[in-house]
Amino acid sequence: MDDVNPGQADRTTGETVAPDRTGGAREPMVVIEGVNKHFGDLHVLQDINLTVGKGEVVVVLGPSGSGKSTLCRAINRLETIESGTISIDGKALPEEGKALAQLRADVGMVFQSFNLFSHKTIRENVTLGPIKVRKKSKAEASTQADALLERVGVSAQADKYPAQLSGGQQQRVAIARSLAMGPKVMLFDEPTSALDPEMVNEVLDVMVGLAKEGMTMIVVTHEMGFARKAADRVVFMADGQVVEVATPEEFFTAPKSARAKDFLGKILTH
Ligand SMILES: Nc1ncnc2c1ncn2[C@@H]1O[C@H](COP(=O)(O)OP(=O)(O)OP(=O)(O)O)[C@@H](O)[C@H]1O
Repeated sequence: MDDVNPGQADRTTGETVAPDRTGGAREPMVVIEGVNKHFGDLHVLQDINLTVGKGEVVVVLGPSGSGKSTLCRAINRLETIESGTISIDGKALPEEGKALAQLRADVGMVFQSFNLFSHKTIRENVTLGPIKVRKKSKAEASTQADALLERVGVSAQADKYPAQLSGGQQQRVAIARSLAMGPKVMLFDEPTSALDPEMVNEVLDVMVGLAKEGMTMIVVTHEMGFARKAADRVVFMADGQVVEVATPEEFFTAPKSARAKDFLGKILTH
């Protein structure tokens, strides 16, 4: 039994979340308790417990098929769960309906595939949600979109269509689109995996900027440089379980579980 942290995110440190960068305590933002899910016979999420604090950046690492994406999608109710609870800023995730749409607006999600609306301009992609869900006026949403597009470095593309942009630019638009909803937490599910290598850093730089500004982030990625640089804590998953939770320094220099050692041995030697 090599699990350092079977199912309970805070047993290693005794803290439910990492302290903030001044050493202060954080309020919980995302609380995941006793979450289970199966796909047929596969127990893909096994009694997952994890608390992510406000402004905390948690990077989820683990071998392919360990349940990282499923966990991310469950936090946004894109996947149902069989048992357990997930709450965002003190509110339990509702099952469906208007309340779910509102709560989802608080949880931005950026996927591997950018999922932009192909027949809408870049600016329209960013204004749509704020107008429909946040009930902003068109003018207000447009001003905000232009500021966000500037922030992620694609303002010159505002009147173009997604297919006219590079993958890295499209992914930065996807981030701007999520930010336009004023999310309380951002989920990133392998946001750079579909990008050509030269575009990876332009997206990671935007994410590092967000982390520095205090956005609460849960990031599933294979980018170890990002994990080292930006994560407050690393959550290592294997076979549907949270196996280890540690600071990046602890995780990369002295992983405690055999499965994490094996994982790091495989990825860091290539
Ligand atoms: N909709 C589904 N139906 C059935 N099985 C699924 C479904 N989605 C995922 N799985 C299975 O659940 C397991 C966990 O998948 P998941 O995508 O969460 O893993 P992951 O850790 O994110 O992997 P990767 O790093 O390869 O993206 C895998 O074995 C996968 O094949």
